[in-house]
Amino acid sequence: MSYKVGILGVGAIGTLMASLLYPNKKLSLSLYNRSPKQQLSIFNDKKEKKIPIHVETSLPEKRKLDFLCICLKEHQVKNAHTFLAGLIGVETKVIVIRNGIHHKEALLPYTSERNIIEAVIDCPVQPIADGRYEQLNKPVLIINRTAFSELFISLFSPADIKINCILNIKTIAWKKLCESAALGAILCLAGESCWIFKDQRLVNLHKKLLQEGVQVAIADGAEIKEPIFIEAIQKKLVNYPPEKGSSMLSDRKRGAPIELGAKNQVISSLGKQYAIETPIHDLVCMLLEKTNNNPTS
Ligand SMILES: NC(=O)C1=CN([C@@H]2O[C@H](COP(=O)(O)OP(=O)(O)OC[C@H]3O[C@@H](n4cnc5c(N)ncnc54)[C@H](OP(=O)(O)O)[C@@H]3O)[C@@H](O)[C@H]2O)C=CC1
Ligand SMILES: CC(C)(CO)C(=O)C(=O)O
Repeated sequence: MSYKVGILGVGAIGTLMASLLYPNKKLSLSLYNRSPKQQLSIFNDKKEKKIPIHVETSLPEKRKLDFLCICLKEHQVKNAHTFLAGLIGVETKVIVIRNGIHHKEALLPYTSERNIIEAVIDCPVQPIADGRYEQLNKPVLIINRTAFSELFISLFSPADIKINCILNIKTIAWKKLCESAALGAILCLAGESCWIFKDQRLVNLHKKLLQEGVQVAIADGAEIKEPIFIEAIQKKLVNYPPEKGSSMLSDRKRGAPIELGAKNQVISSLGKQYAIETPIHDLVCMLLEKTNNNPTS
């Protein structure tokens, strides 16, 4: 059986997914993106993997896909209507990979809940040039269990990616949100990569941001053991290579909208709903909202 698999959003994570699926000759892979790509490749372990597939930027007619992997940021989904309507058929299984929570909601106008897999990925990927990316780790993808999650997992080589299938992704999504919102905010505001965490004051600030996030996550029903989680994330932080960035920093550097709504803003606004103070996330939002809405750019 040959599956038709599409990737919508061929940026950092979309390119990573394409590099993992492209070697599987039992599937036919199509790539869809807002802007054209002249080239597509990803560096890992000092090797450059090229993905010689044309990236489609329009959809003249509907396609019947078996799987669609959506690798868009939350705020990008609303402008992707033509792709979503044209690529998601009644039988299409949809995998949504992004940071943040509530992955399914924006997709419900296009398909039923049982056809959606929510997914969180742990694998820093950063741009080197247009269409060329660098992958820093072996990816770990965590997906929620559905009737078709094993079939989805079988599309990948276990040597290239670890995929964990779990019953409820809520806690994992919250943990990843706390992590990416804390790291992303600091790097984005400083405009610098992880070398800045040589300064203990910034490690302390990172801890405070994590603590605020975790308090809100717990109030929202996530099951997180705060001290153990914070210690693990901070250990990861101080071991990052100095040149490691974050997707929020990458967006800031190229003048693209920063993924604030799905990250620091959701922590701030749910904090208010649960009467939990989040002063540092509030400050981050106040500043980065201006970056996102700069009338002179
Ligand atoms: N990068 C990382 O290290 C990690 C990222 N994540 C998360 O993964 C998600 C995706 O992030 P990332 O891959 O970094 O983001 P990118 O900005 O690198 O990629 C998004 C891609 O989507 C495309 N796109 C945007 N709008 C549309 C549209 N309307 N129709 C079609 N294509 C569109 C963009 O096209 P264009 O070329 O026009 O901009 C871009 O290629 C985010 O939630 C992020 O937080 C999670 C873990 C690590
Ligand atoms: C956790 C982090 C910061 C890893 O790169 C991330 O998910 C992102 O860049 O969005």
